[in-house]
Amino acid sequence: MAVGPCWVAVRACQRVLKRTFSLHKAQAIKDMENTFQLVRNIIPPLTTKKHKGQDGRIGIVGGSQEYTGAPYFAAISALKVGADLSHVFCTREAAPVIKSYSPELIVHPVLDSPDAVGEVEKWLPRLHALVVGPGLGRDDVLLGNVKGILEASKARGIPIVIDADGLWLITQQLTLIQGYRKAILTPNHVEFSRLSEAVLRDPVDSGDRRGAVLRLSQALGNVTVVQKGEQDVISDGEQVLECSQLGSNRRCGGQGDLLSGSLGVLLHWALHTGPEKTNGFSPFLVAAFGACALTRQCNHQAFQKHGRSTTTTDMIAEIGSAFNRLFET
Ligand SMILES: NC(=O)C1=CN([C@@H]2O[C@H](COP(=O)(O)OP(=O)(O)OC[C@H]3O[C@@H](n4cnc5c(N)ncnc54)[C@H](O)[C@@H]3O)[C@@H](O)[C@H]2O)[C@@H](O)CC1
Ligand SMILES: Nc1ncnc2c1ncn2[C@@H]1O[C@H](COP(=O)(O)OP(=O)(O)OP(=O)(O)O)[C@@H](O)[C@H]1O
Ligand SMILES: [Mg+2]
Repeated sequence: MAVGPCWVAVRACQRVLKRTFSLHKAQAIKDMENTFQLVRNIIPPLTTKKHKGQDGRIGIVGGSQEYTGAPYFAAISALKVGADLSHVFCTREAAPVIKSYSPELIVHPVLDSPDAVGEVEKWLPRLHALVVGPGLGRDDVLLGNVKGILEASKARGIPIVIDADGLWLITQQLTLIQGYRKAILTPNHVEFSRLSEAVLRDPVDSGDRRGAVLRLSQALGNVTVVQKGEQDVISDGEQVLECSQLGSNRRCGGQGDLLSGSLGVLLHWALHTGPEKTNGFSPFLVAAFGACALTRQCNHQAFQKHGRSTTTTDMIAEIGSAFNRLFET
């Protein structure tokens, strides 16, 4: 069959597009490999010279009448990634429930006490990083207390991961986080849209996820943003990274809590090791990439074993081997 000039031109275009696409894909894979090496560089060695606490004392702020699972998932994930101590600051009612899930967690029933800010502030000098929001709920009194805790933590320069209802709080009061570069925000699809619309006063351009995350980070004064989804998109307002580590199609609740708890530890490690270990690359991006890759790998491994019945508890059981597979070489 004769092939017309128009069809030849279409074919040529297709070849160029295919090559460009392959180049982009190859570049994305190369970026992922390089970033994996940076994550490996921040992992502290296990030696006989260390004392308890040195590899991370992480605080989770969350746990309320409705939600006890989320803060537990975040806190136990921090321990399983390699933190030495994991604290949960929750409401009085939630505390015995969370304690009963695990004897490994230190649980403070203070979040709804009259001096909640003072009670948490006492512990801040001993904490390396805070994760604010898993299972916090949206009660105004609790959110008011958490506002005070955020302010006290910022005054001390503590690195903060903000997730779930912590994102709800900052969406209502953007000045709480504006310009605080030691924060990482981990919104899911809906949390991202809410936050982005509040900050940029425009609907999100869903066709350009990288641009949307970059713009949000820039508008917040270079606070690092991790938009979770089919690919996780991460930006510090200067660079954009993507994590497309193979996970699965199982989307049970709690996977984001595993991510935010893991991120608390990795963030402490990344900041502690110093810029020479991350080749001058943002420690916030390295930590965020590490937590995303780890969560997705846990999801992949758990799904191989449990299929549709996979739950976050199954994923948490995979943290040790997923971590070894990705980062211990
Ligand atoms: N076992 C537990 O205690 C759990 C408690 N959780 C807590 O539940 C509270 C509310 O969190 P939510 O995440 O439900 O937040 P929201 O209450 O803002 O709800 C977000 C909604 O968006 C939906 N959604 C998520 N991703 C989407 C996507 N890609 N496209 C369209 N819709 C999407 C979800 O199904 C959810 O209904 C938080 O405190 C959170 O930490 C969750 O972490 C899940 C586990
Ligand atoms: N469509 C998807 N394909 C693959 N992985 C995904 C997909 N959506 C989310 N993930 C992964 O699942 C993890 C949690 O993201 P998710 O959007 O479920 O968070 P979340 O809604 O905050 O979870 P949680 O139920 O803990 O609140 C992230 O590591 C993300 O990469
Ligand atoms: Mg969540």
